[in-house]
Amino acid sequence: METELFEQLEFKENPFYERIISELQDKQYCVVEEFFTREEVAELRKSLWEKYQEDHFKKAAIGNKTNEVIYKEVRGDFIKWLNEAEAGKAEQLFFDKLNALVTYLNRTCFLGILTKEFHYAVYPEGTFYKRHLDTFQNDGRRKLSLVCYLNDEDWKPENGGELVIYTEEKGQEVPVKLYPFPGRVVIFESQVLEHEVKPVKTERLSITGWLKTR
Ligand SMILES: O=C(O)CCC(=O)C(=O)O
Ligand SMILES: [Fe+2]
Repeated sequence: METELFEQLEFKENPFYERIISELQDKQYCVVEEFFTREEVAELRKSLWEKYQEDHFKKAAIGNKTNEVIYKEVRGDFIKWLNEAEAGKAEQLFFDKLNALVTYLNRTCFLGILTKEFHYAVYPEGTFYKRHLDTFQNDGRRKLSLVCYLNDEDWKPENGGELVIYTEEKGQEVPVKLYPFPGRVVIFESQVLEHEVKPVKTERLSITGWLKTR
């Protein structure tokens, strides 16, 4: 009891996280510019390329882990799952920022996020990910999807690969187009919003993952 009160007194409202929470509540998605700094993106990109060159990536599949199918006509990316326990410097920095957000979400929104899963993703030229809902992976525990873009600093909209989120307003579908600018993080409700990755014209790099309840 005493500890709980102490924790409440210690709690400081954080405007950065509060904006994320209120946007998620209002429209089920939120775009955070510069969630990662240029330097952090550069570290993560370097680590991604090292692993990619060492051939650690595999063709992304559809379905849950025991029932994986690879459909090239649905998604064309290559992925590598991140293991927090074996994280290098770059991945540790990624998890530190992410865990701070999760702690805040759990304290303020009672979301009950207990687990997470994240992977690096490389979309080679010409690939895409057709419209889908992230819970089609047979995992109803996925609450929030997060996509963190690791593209080069000179990444341009002509490079394609925009994320389109299909929102709804007054019963009408409203597609929202979001470019994968480096450092940008897009967060959305996994069970609600369908989305797709448009065809990529220049290799597209990201970390994608899910915050999950039990
Ligand atoms: O990379 C993105 O923008 C979205 C990726 C995605 O939808 C997924 O991996 O489920
Ligand atoms: Fe998705």
